[in-house]
Amino acid sequence: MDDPPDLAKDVPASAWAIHARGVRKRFRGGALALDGLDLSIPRGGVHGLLGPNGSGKSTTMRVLLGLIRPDAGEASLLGAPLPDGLPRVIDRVGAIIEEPRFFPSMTAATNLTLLARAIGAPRSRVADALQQVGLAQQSRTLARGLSLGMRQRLAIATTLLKDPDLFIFDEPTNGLDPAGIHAVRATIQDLATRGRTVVVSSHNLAEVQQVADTVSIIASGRLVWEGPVSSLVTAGAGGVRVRLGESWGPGRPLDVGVMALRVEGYEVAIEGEALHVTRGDAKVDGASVARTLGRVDVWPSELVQDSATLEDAFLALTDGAGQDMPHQGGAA
Ligand SMILES: Nc1ncnc2c1ncn2[C@@H]1O[C@H](COP(=O)(O)OP(=O)(O)OP(=O)(O)O)[C@@H](O)[C@H]1O
Repeated sequence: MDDPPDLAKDVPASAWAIHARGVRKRFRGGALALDGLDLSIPRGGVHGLLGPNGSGKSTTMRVLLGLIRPDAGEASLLGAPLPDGLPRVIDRVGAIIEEPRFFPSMTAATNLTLLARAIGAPRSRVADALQQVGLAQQSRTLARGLSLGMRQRLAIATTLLKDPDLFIFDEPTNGLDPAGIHAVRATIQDLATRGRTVVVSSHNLAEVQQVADTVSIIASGRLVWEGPVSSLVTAGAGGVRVRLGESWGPGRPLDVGVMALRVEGYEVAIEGEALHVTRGDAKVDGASVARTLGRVDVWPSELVQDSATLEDAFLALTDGAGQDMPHQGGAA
């Protein structure tokens, strides 16, 4: 796996939506939730904060929003250093950290109107916010009559009342059915299309792969990889799988094709009726593989370029740490 590109190199903190260096947080009771976390989240687009359960995603978001004070390290939000600069920028940040509560016997629109009044946002934004999250039709539905997915979209609508530049959503699709996930994803993508920055935490890799432009992977409170999703999913994806079909069989020894490829410097693994052809970390060109095999009269029935999923990369980077917990011990 490639090292993470050093996105932060020579870039002033103000250029980032979120920037953090060496953030540490040990909770009373001993959990070291953040162990020198670095983050460089660019402005604009969707950024996935990804990590196994207990890796420190929620703690990171709480630190960034000033809800928890870190023990050490530096962080900035929209260029404002935390915690002192937070009041300057907090109105430009919309966040959902916990499941929001609504008045169950009031409509979606009334809930938003009350909130708009409480936070000093213009009432005129209520209809627009409902429209943006696809709840215009449900504006007169009582909150208790909304599905979980609709309530989550109403939660996103609350963050739109002030038209912020940066959104921070902790596990926004948690517990939603596929339709709800789709709707929330569409809302997030729409915000990014409008030039906003959306930071979404998740341990759902497929979800992040579909929605995020860039990703930070954290494990045990540390950054293990940061960069564009596209470079993460293509890292280590350079091989070619060759199906040999009918050209393979009695009288055609397996090693003819394998030998020809190895002589050309490829590594070859035999997987049933297929060969998996790699060349170190380099990307293997399928046409060259086909030519090499053709020279010894072996004709593949199918050639498929490997595509690593974010899940492959994630497991490799976190050592499959889905069950691991951060280091324990010591005092808060
Ligand atoms: N208030 C707290 N007091 C003590 N320990 C805490 C507290 N909040 C979090 N922790 C611990 O800190 C570590 C990181 O937790 P955190 O909630 O940030 O992880 P996470 O990546 O968001 O996990 P998940 O995906 O399960 O939500 C865990 O070991 C957790 O038990």
